[in-house]
Amino acid sequence: MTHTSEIEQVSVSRSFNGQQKVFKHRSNVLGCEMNFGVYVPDSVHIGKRPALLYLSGLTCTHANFIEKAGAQRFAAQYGFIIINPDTSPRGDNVPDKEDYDFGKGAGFYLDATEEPWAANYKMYSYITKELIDIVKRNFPIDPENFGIFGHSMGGHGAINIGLKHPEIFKSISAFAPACHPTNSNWGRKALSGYLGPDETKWAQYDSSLLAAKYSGPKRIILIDIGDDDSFLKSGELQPESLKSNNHLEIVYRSRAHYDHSYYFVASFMEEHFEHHAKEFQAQKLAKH
Ligand SMILES: N[C@@H](CCC(=O)N[C@@H](CSC=O)C(=O)NCC(=O)O)C(=O)O
Repeated sequence: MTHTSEIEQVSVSRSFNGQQKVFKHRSNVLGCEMNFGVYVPDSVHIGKRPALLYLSGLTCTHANFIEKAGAQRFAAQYGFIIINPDTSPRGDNVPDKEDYDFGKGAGFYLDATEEPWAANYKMYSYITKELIDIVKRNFPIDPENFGIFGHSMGGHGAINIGLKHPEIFKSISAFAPACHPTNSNWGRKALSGYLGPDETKWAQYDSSLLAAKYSGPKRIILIDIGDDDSFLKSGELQPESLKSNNHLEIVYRSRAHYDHSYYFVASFMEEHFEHHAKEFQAQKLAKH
């Protein structure tokens, strides 16, 4: 497969029936160099493939998902391309804070408006405009079968972006997502720091508030959370605030004895592939 010169391959490793690759590129939106992972199943030889975009949680780079989630086996089996970006802008010129839940590794998939963050912390635009266009140009992605999923802060990003962009993402799921950031410690710290004190500006990045108003094409959102998840217990996730309506069905599975880690994510990865495949199939049948 050939790529445009806008991305440069950093590594490639054979994994199941496909290749796990890492690319780097210059992001104009973020003003820095970024890495992202792409799993390419061998079945790309038959033509365009369904794809999933995965958003990681706090402290992650592109590497955590690739190394710990165990997604390659299922991506090969289902013939899905998987794209997984980093969680924030990177590099020496990007401002940071010595906190695990703010700054580098904690971009919250929003567009910051406060200084000094506004120049680089534009993960929402990076994902929805720049990265999507880049991967569509460089990989044989079927745009009618493109889904989004994520973990924790990345689950917040996946639900938020998926609900705002049903024209791009046809299916949504999340592992232990932060569902109500306007009302949690992580969320209030990030939203006030990146967007300023006016709470009316925060609502655009709150999945529970967006879900309550959602009137787009029908979506079923699969959510898995372990009942031994320390962040569930400390109120960072608040899945009960994310409610179904006529356009949205929330399928919430509480998993006994699982925590917040990638051991939990990997345990239910196959079921998320199954969910996205079913959503793609249901939408195809609805069209005919
Ligand atoms: N205090 C911890 C918190 C970091 C952490 O648990 N990060 C999770 C995501 S939490 C929500 O977004 C994670 O995915 N970590 C990476 C991993 O590989 O497990 C700390 O600073 O370690």
